[in-house]
Amino acid sequence: MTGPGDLRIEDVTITYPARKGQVHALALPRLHLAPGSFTAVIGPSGCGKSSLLNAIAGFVAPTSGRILLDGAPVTGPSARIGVIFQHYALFPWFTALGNVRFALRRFPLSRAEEIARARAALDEVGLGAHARKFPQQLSGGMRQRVAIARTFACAPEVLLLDEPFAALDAQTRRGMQELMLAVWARHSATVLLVTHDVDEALLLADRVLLMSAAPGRLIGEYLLPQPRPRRLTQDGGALLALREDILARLHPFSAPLDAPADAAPAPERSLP
Ligand SMILES: Nc1ncnc2c1ncn2[C@@H]1O[C@H](COP(=O)(O)OP(=O)(O)OP(=O)(O)O)[C@@H](O)[C@H]1O
Repeated sequence: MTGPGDLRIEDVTITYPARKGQVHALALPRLHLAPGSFTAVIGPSGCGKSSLLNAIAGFVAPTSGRILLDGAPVTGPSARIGVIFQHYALFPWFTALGNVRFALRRFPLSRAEEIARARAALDEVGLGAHARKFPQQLSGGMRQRVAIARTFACAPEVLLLDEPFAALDAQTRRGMQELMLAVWARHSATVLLVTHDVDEALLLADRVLLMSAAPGRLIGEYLLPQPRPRRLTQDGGALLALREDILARLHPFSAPLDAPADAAPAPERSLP
């Protein structure tokens, strides 16, 4: 299936210059994200997860290889690819509404259309009553909801989430995860989530990928057919067993389970 939101990574490496030589951050032979799929990536700190997201977003050019969105190479940032970071990066001098409107300026909308679309996006994340507040008047969870509204208002085909809820307390994070799923279900973007939180990956994604230490490459893949919303304790503890398996494989001293980087991708592993 191709487009909209069909993302392919082909032989991508990312190498940064360093004081002494180079840092080999990523080595990804092949990855396909099907339109409307929700994939989570977990890996040790420094394994290249953010580098992967930055390359897909067009912020960083791969050192080699290519990234294709609906068959066309990604050559720079575009409204078709939305990004939500841990830090909301809202403009403090704009209200919540102003922040969403600012993101919409790249589209040929009339002022009335822009305001209507921004308001609808804020309503969708439950912030309609707070549209006139400035970021410093909002809680961390509310700011992240503005960031979600701002991103979905632009109707991206691909949504990249880089630890989006890591700065939030556990209770707020759970609410935000549910909100994210609800909004995503209505917009059906292709999602790639980077997280350190194995539980978050298991609750949200329909596929979880494990990355090795840098240069990051795929060392495992789990398919999650369970309907959402999920609880880790459902299905007789299958998700909990999966969590143990993932944590064991992420352990720095566990043996690599995959094929070499230049061979075919690791076989898919489904839940029993
Ligand atoms: N702009 C840069 N210049 C030089 N080295 C970089 C740059 N960005 C990342 N790196 C290095 O590349 C490697 C991968 O970094 P990256 O941020 O992609 O990893 P990560 O898996 O997202 O890490 P974390 O989980 O800690 O956020 C690290 O060794 C990092 O120091």
